[in-house]
Amino acid sequence: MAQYTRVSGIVGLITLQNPPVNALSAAVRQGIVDTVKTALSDPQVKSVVICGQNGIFCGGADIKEFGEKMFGPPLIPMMHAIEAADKPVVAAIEGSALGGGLELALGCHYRIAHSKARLGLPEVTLGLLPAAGGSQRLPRLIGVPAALDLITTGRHVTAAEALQLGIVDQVTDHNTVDAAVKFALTVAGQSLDARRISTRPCPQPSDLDALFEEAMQKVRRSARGAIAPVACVQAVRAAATLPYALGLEREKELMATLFTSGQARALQYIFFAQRAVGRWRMPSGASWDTSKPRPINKAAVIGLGTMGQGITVALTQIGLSVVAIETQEKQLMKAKQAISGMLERGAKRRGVAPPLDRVSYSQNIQAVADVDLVIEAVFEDMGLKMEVFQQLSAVCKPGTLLCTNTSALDMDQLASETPNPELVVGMHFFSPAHVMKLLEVVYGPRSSPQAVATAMQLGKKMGKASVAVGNCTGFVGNRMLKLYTEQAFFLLEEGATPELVDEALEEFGFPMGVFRMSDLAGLDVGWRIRKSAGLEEPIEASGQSVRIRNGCRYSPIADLICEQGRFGQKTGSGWYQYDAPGGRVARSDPWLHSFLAKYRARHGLVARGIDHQEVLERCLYAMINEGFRILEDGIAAGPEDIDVIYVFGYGWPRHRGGPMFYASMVGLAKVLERLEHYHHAHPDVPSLQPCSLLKRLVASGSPPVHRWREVIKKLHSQL
Ligand SMILES: CCCCCC/C=C/CC(=O)SCCNC(=O)CCNC(=O)[C@H](O)C(C)(C)COP(=O)(O)OP(=O)(O)OC[C@H]1O[C@@H](n2cnc3c(N)ncnc32)[C@H](O)[C@@H]1OP(=O)(O)O
Repeated sequence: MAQYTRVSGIVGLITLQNPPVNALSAAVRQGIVDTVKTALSDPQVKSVVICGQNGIFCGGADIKEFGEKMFGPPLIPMMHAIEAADKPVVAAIEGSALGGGLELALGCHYRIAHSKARLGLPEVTLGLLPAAGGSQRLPRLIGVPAALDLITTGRHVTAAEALQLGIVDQVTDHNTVDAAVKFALTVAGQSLDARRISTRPCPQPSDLDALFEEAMQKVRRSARGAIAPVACVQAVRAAATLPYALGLEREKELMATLFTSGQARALQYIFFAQRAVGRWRMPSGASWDTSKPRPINKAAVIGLGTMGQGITVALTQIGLSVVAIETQEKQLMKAKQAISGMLERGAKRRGVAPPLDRVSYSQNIQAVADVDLVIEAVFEDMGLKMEVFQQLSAVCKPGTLLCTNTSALDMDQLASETPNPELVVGMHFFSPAHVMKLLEVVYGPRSSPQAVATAMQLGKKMGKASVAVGNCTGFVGNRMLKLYTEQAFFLLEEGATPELVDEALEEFGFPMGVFRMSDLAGLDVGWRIRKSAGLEEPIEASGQSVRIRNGCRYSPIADLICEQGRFGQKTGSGWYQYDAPGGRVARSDPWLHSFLAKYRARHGLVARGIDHQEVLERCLYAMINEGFRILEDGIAAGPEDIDVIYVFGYGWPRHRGGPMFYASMVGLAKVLERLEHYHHAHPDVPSLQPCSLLKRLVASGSPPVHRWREVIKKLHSQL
């Protein structure tokens, strides 16, 4: 829908009306076509302004329409009609002008933006390219290098940057529509020849081939296997080398392959999943819309290791006063320096003053007495954490929320240490905590909806994809990761090498395979957790085969590697070797290969050929199977929660939509069949036994992922 009015006597004002973001639905496109016609045929009107209602210009094409048959006027002829108009058309940009929204503005003759507006062509993040002429107009307007950057990354620019790049003609701090109307009055009657971007030649960079080759390599490196960034480079190349009409044809051709691709479906699914997880619901029925968060002005972080430091920075950067507590003086000094450095670098990037004075440091836990929320980030040891929680209960003012940053321990046990367990939730950050985009908010049976709402709101303010999950060992992310890693160890026993496993996973799209990632994170962390769970015992002590624990197959390979002092990059060797401790470049290690050969010989294992497909099926399907168990147990409310956790916290390739979406794309029947096959071959590996929810989904015809919740609900109601 679009509303038409006449203002200042001679300016036709068109207002896009489609809350919440004025997306270009069929009705809006029809509204634009009709109102532009009205304005151009009205002899009183000398110029036109297009704006959006409710402070937002336009969030682009209506993504919800993508899966359906397209109705209404197409975008390209609509843009051409605007550009060809013989009266100046001015875009008044408030809020956002994104995707088709910016393309609409590029079809106009002038663009005026509010200083707080953001502009961009984020189509690539949805598996698409700017196919309403945007890939052809933007390079003509701002040059090839800048257009390549914006189109291949999808990044949003501020109004100030847009002005500097030449995307907008004027920036205002005042009412944008008033400024645009005033501007429209001044340009009425002027020649528009130079203002029609499609008629301009594209500026020619000096070494076109080298520029595009470099751009192509960059996109192939940064999003391995993703097809949209490659198509974006090809479309901009068309703008630089072909006349506009032919470039537009190329844009259309490239878009046609992207539009129906599985990658576009996956990326659009993740767009909506990211928003859906904000609408959390606990098994009790409490939910986001009925639970009001508590205001948090002052917070404390206990324990200033790497995690505690990152959390302190993240909280400070959203404007909170933070009390940072570390009992060890030497560590406190080290942390203070690290936190100040991170705040200074962050502030420099944003062009603001570093908020150093918002952090106060103390060695004394009494300093938390007046805070609204505490995040405990001490060493991952239940005894220590219990002690801290007891102390916090004695010191904090009534009503203070107590959060633990444990990555796997039982947060409900910690809640039991306090007189008010309803005030306890888990806030599982990912390292580095001020950078990583995921937060698991873990609720126990006694956590209050208000505590969950507060942690979720805090996560959102910190710019994190925050997902509310139930309490269990490893929560969602690490519970699934354990089975992925376990399969990788089994594959080594059966004949694979770390290189083969990593290659398969990296080809799939993970930025790092499981072994390279483990070397980076440090092998000692998992070793310590396994030891505390009693799984890593010497053979003599257990009196049974070292490869069987609790009646199930167990691989001690990682423990044996740790016993050699090989903790990964930090010690200069792990699954790979490095030039020196702290080295980053992983090299194949003959010692490791010989160790594997000796290990297999000792245990009577015969190495067999393993291909990439088996690596993927074993590692990914075991993890997906656990995802179904998590849904069955009610630990995650829906597949979107799991997928957002994996995409934002575990490097799952975004263009594959997360593990549960991936399973639906592969076909649930196929996943079930392969799990049955592998479980038959490895009956002592329970994680390969297909879980009942997967079987039930297959039995009910493998419904699409957005319908799984209905099946889960039915399953729960029958339990
Ligand atoms: C074969 C040829 C076909 C040609 C097709 C032409 C193609 C054109 C390409 C495009 O334009 S693709 C779309 C490009 N636009 C975007 O990617 C922008 C996406 N939106 C955002 O980034 C943000 O929503 C925002 C606009 C910056 C606003 O952010 P804010 O935090 O304020 O709100 P949200 O919670 O994100 O969104 C609110 C609500 O609106 C829904 N929504 C947002 N954008 C769209 C959209 N473009 N289409 C449909 N719906 C949209 C969003 O899903 C939220 O609703 P929900 O119910 O909570 O999910």
